[in-house]
Amino acid sequence: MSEPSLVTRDLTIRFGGHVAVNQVSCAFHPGELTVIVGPNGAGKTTYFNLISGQLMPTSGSVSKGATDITRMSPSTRVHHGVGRAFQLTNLFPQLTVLENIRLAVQARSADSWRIFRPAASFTALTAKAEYYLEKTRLTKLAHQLASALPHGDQRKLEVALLMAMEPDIYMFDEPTAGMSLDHAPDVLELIAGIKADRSKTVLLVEHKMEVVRALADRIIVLHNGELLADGAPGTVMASDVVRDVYLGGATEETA
Ligand SMILES: Nc1ncnc2c1ncn2[C@@H]1O[C@H](COP(=O)(O)OP(=O)(O)OP(=O)(O)O)[C@@H](O)[C@H]1O
Repeated sequence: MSEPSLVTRDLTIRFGGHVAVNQVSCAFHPGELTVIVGPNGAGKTTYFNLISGQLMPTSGSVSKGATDITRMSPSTRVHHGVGRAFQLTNLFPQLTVLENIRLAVQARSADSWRIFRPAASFTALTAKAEYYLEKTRLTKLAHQLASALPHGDQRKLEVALLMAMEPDIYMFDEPTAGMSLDHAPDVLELIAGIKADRSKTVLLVEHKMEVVRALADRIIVLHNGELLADGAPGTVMASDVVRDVYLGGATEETA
């Protein structure tokens, strides 16, 4: 197997007396889509926040390739190739779809702080933004305000923004949440397309078992902040410990 692109070592965070993520050590590889599952309050979002930099750990580390990113801010991590899709928070509602994507392209480009740029460079940014519009099949909506898009298209735009930032590590938190059934396959197809690029590593927090089944190469199970299981989807979901602790008699679709 290839070298890991992302590693957490003994990653731990305490909130007062509560250990929300407890010594989680895990390595993620390019070309692999890992789904993080677990019951409510298991620590999935907190683990994500520690990887993307919204939270700093009490102890342990996060490395992107050979670089220790444990204490870096979220935006610095983006420059190191760790990108996370956020529901709505990354969108500029009063800008068009194209303008939103162009900003994401610009944020990733080295000279994002230059205000006065030559027209040629603006054209290049637009061309790149148009490429991601097409890739995410949003071209028809290019000149619509982000705020005017239906929820499903906004979620697609979030995926487009993430792709435009060209990360090596893609992080998605329930990417089809709140989405109607006719839009969900579009977003899942986009994520499957990212996963097909064998240089990318994809992490997904997900509750819906049909999404897990459709996309997972590997599942890790968190429970009470600890890594309970890690492996191929069939093996993990069939293991007694996971069935007892995670599924715990819940219906398959809502587990
Ligand atoms: N900022 C915080 N301060 C105090 N406790 C927190 C904080 N953030 C999370 N927690 C606690 O840490 C635990 C893990 O929460 P987390 O949101 O990571 O779980 P989760 O697995 O993502 O749950 P869900 O599936 O419901 O989103 C919970 O007990 C939660 O109450």
